[in-house]
Amino acid sequence: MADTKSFTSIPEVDISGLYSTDLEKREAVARELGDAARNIGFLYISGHRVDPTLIDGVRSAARDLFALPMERKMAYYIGRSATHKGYVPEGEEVYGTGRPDHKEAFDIGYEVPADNPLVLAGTPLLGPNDWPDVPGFRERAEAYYRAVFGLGRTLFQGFALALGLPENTFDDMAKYPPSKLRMIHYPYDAEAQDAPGIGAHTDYECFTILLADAPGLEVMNERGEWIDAPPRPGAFVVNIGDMLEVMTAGAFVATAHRVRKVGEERYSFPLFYACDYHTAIKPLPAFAEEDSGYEALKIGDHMWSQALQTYQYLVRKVERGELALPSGARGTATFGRLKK
Ligand SMILES: O=C(O)CCC(=O)C(=O)O
Ligand SMILES: [Fe+2]
Repeated sequence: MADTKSFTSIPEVDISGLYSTDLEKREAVARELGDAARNIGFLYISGHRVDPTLIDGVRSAARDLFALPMERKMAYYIGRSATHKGYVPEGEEVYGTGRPDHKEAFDIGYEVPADNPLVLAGTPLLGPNDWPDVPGFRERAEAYYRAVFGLGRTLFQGFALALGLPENTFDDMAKYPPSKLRMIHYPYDAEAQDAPGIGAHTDYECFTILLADAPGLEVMNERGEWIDAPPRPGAFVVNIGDMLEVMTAGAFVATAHRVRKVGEERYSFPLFYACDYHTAIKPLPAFAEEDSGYEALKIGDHMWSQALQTYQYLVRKVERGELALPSGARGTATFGRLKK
């Protein structure tokens, strides 16, 4: 077989067959999903059922929000949030490269009510969102979130089939997950000196469903070359995250990607599909071996520890001893292609 890991383009999978009552049709899609997840870790999906009006809605909600004056955005500063949600100004996030990303963002969590036992127990990342006072923002953001999260559930059933597992394997694993929808705004800046939009990284969760409105996303192949993943009309970009790589003991791969220095203003909307906070990140029984090289770590602890090491307000809290890394925390960039 050809060395598909040195891919030079990203495949597109029409997932409409996943909605079929005919198992053979679902399996046919699953085979394509599996090929892409094993060999590339990235794919486009078309044939999904997310209503275009919801996509327009999330885009207009983001434009309304980012157009606000800085002091109004900073009223929702993530550093003031009890559960790590809200406005993320440029310079707040710094990955391993030490260079801040050239972007601002608004982080929306899975809406978990304040009286939920997980919230009452003080589980990091989980709780209600502090919705900005922008007309219709919450409605548009939540409608998009719900639709794309639902798509994630369907997609996960396809991945389960692709892995030779029962289709419902993952159905109950994401009831109140620390899954974020991020609205990201990369402002155009003619003065920007070689500043990447987002530095190279893998995503932490099971997989990511991304909507973007302009080119800039690049994906690293096995030879270390950067392959363009521009948006395609009607399609989402999907990529495998750290958690699913571990659950499959590396059968599916969390592939590194980045956003290059922007030549035009750009918006993007990744939804990170995670399992519930206390889900152990370890190979599923079907993939477990004596020596898989993966230590058990909870998905939430992994996500929280990564945030503690990359968001500057959290880095300072750790330095001051106000917060501590969860036990077993890994450094940044220790999964996927970057771990090599
Ligand atoms: O903006 C993009 O296209 C990708 C964003 C991304 O990789 C991330 O937020 O993890
Ligand atoms: Fe990413």
